[in-house]
Amino acid sequence: MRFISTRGRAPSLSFTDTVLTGLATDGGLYVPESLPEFSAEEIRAMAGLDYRELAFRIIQPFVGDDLSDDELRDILERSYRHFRHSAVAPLVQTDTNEWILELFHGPTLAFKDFALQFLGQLFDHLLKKRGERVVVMGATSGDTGSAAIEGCRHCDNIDIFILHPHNRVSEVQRRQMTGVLSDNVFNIALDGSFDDCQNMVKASFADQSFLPDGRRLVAVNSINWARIMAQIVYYFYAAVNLGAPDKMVNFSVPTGNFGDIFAGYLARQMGLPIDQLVIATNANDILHRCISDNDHSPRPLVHSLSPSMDIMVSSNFERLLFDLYDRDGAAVAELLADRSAPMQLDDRVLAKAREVFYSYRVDDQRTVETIRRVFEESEYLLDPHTAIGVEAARKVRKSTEQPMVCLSTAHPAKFPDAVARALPTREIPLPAHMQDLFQREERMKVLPNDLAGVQRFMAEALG
Ligand SMILES: Cc1ncc(COP(=O)(O)O)c(C=O)c1O
Ligand SMILES: N[C@@H](CCOP(=O)(O)O)C(=O)O
Repeated sequence: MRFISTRGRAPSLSFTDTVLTGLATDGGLYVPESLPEFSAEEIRAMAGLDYRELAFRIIQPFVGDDLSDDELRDILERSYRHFRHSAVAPLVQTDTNEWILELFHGPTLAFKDFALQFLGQLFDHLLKKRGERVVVMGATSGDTGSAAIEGCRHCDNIDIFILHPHNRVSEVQRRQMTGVLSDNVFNIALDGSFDDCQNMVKASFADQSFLPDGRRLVAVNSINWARIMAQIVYYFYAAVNLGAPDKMVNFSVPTGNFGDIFAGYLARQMGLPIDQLVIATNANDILHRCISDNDHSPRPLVHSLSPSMDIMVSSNFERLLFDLYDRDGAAVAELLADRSAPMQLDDRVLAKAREVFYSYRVDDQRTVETIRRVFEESEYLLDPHTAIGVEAARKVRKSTEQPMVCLSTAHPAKFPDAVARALPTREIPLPAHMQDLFQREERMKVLPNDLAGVQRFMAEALG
């Protein structure tokens, strides 16, 4: 399979080259030239499959001949062996046809592990094969960073640099990153927002001349196609276990960079019968405003109780626009020429988006109320991001006849302060493998919001 840029002017790439790159040379994001589609019969046959086998069936068509079946199976086996639940992504019922898809049983307690455990194994395999050493550079609002570090720390051919907004991630999230003291891991706490971190990463991919010895950058953020691809799997997994393809299924997704919900959109394009995809936002509601009022105008960032979603520039919205604008790269390039400017979608495009996307905004107060209410109703403890998805689902779902799956993107133990506001007396223990988290020595470099300074630090570290 070949992969093409959403801006239409970069050369197409193989699967391997797409994985080992970041942005396309024209500034766009890579997407597959065409999507594999599964028939109702094929989807029906997925019910009851082990998670790894299902992942193999979904991912193999994208990989094509770049990996043998045995190689891909081995990578998938290694990717999911450190998940603490035998189902990998278990479903828990919390109300009439309301289900929580628990995506936090991986090593760093967030949904990012699904793709980043896989990506780490994939990098290791491909780089060893090529005999190449690369520099991974990523931006995080809290969860991608630790999952990427956990996925890559054992890769001999990788040095990894993660930028996070200084003092804007939870203490658990920060320690999960800065407590890793491996020689190939570098944490940068940037005096800025996640959007600043992400801009720096994108600017560094565009001009990599600051790297020594002809080294090159590889992406771990969801600009990397493999991230999205691995996340498609759990939509199929949940849906077939709830009756698809013979039943329609709906998903509510706490949304920031639009990667997770975009994977759901692709699952639908690949044949999964999904009626509603709910974009659940916190007060940083640019995507909700876009879907509800055609108002995609950036506003100052608000620091919320769901910090991982404190994002104004959602990278993967570009991939959706490419599809909605009939894969017209020039139209996308024109629309996104200035991401800080307000954007309006054509009426036709907005109508197409609204066929499947619904949206809702949940502020901090409502987030806290939802954590409390759901706990009182069902003794189920939500993290603040998941609470936003649950509340949004309850507000916009069309009926309780069809299952509504709320993606639980993080374990509540990552956000004890937010949970304590809802349930002050409730203790949330960290899992056994993280019991010593608060005793671990930390290492990070605090840097001003200045691209040249960050690149200088990286070049010196790579020495
Ligand atoms: C816990 C959590 N929930 C939701 C999101 C939003 O996911 P996405 O950025 O893929 O929209 C993130 C970060 O991205 C996250 O870390
Ligand atoms: N919420 C994310 C932000 C980065 O998103 P990504 O999916 O593009 O890596 C985080 O936790 O870092």
